[in-house]
Amino acid sequence: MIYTYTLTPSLDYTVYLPGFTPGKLNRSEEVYYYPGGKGINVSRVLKRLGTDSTAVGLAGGFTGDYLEQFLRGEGIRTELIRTDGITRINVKIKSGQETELNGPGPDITEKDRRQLLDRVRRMERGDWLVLAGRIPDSAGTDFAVELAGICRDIGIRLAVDTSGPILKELAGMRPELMKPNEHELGELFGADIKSKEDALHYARLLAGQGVRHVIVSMGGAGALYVSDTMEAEAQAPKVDVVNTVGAGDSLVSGFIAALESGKDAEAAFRYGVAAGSATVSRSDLCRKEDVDTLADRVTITRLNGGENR
Ligand SMILES: Nc1ncnc2c1ncn2[C@@H]1O[C@H](COP(=O)(O)OP(=O)(O)OP(=O)(O)O)[C@@H](O)[C@H]1O
Ligand SMILES: O=P(O)(O)OC[C@@]1(O)O[C@H](CO)[C@@H](O)[C@@H]1O
Repeated sequence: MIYTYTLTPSLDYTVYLPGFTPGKLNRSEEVYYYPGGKGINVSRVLKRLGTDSTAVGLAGGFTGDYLEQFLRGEGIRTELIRTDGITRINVKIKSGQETELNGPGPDITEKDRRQLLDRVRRMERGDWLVLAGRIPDSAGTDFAVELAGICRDIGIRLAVDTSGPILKELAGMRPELMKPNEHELGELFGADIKSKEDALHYARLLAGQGVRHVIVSMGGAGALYVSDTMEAEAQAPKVDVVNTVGAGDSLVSGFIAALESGKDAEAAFRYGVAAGSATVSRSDLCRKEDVDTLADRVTITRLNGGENR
């Protein structure tokens, strides 16, 4: 079973307008209300790719109700703990440039924390747990580390797609997969990543710490993959960019869905990159038919002359 863990879900209010002027009234004729939060996006994309998952997380208020109903309407199992506060609304403004206004996550109580960790204790060896999105301060600094420790003890495959200082600690806990973008990778090592070579250097360091699959996403430039046995670069296919929100989540979903269907790491990497690019070309997340088509247009180059490290 695949579980996605989203401590900071959102309702993504996405607004398209020809131009956006701060300090003025800006009117839009095209708006969307999508469930959001990184783990929620992973569950939605997995479903589209034919892979079931359970979305675990926190939801509250009218936005939390909307989120839960939307996910259930798409056939996604949910285990959302109700919070007193309402689920945040993240505003995504598309006006040539992309501007995002992300609200704070919920206040996590000691009871929520216990429930979230107890749920992990009931998972089984071989399950996936995708910990994605911001981890709010209210979860406590040791929450993610405790969660990763339970995963390690049980043999749950932990996938990490979060940001901030906690990334460093999680990297040391041998997760199955980490998918930082270049910026998050730089943050993790306190480095300024300026080139693909820099990104590769730090991706190798991450893999060296015991992360089984390291994927560094680089927006329109594609992604890098590093593990003990393979290093590769993927060139993303050229697509019309409509909305990049959820591109990284789609990459994670495509990679896991492909591995779960028995594909090898290279094929899974290709499928993940295709899913990311397919999402970019739509206002909502990707569709399976587009991912399947784009997968043939992703160019994979083995690094190190194709030799294993
Ligand atoms: N402009 C683009 N053209 C084609 N593909 C893209 C573009 N931007 C992103 N992608 C695809 O999506 C993947 C993930 O993108 P990106 O590196 O922007 O993730 P991210 O920063 O984690 O995004 P988010 O946090 O919004 O989910 C890329 O590796 C690539 O395959
Ligand atoms: O504030 P966080 O948790 O870092 O990011 C949340 C978010 O921007 O990420 C998703 C796209 O990846 C969106 O659905 C959501 O609004």
